[in-house]
Amino acid sequence: MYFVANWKMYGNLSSLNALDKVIKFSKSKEIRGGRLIYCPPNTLIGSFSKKFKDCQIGIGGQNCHESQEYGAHTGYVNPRMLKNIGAHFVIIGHSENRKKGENDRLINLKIKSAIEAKLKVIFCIGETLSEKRKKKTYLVLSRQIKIGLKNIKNKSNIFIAYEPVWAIGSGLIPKSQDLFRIVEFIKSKFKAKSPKVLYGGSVNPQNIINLREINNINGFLIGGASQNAKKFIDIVKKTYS
Ligand SMILES: O=C[C@H](O)COP(=O)(O)O
Repeated sequence: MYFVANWKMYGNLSSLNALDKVIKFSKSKEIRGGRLIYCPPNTLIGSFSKKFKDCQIGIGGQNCHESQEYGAHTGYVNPRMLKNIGAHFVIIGHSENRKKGENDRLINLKIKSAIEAKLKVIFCIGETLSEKRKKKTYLVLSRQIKIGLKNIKNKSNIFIAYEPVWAIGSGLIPKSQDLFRIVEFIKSKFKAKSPKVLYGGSVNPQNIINLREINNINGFLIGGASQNAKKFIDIVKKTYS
């Protein structure tokens, strides 16, 4: 199981101290089969990389530019720059960026570029509340997958993170039965080997008890709760207890 901590626009150098607990946990037997990945803001990727140098914790960026090259793109970093500073993963297509205008075609270019730079991609998809109410969830997910992964033959480095927009930061999670069906649906979209599918949206140490029962989920993309080392560790422990 994968446990991806998306710190969003939180954290500074003093946040590194709390990671000692997580490093210790990652080296203990309690980690069981858990694979931990931290996606801090770009300002902290280099420091995380140094901090995690002797352990198995992965590091990722939260977004990247679609170009492989250096260029006049104020405020952006390309996938090679992420790779160069120590990232192994990158989140692409997060709804917080889709809301700001990233569309499926741009997301497709970013994914291609990240794969070319040999990063693993955590590709986020999910419906809004209004799409859910109009019963368009499956339609939206199909479109996001179809365009987002267009002309990408080798999908072995792609994880899908299903994040219903209405569940992010709201304390709400989908009904177990719905979530199981949606994950099956996502996996069915892939002819050859299906990708790992993560769930994201208000995952916390309480609701993980229900989420862990959904046996087609391969891990979790965790926002708010991941900023607290104890909560993050608790989520992993409870997944296996
Ligand atoms: O990337 C993480 C998701 O947006 C979930 O965030 P959340 O756990 O704070 O709801």
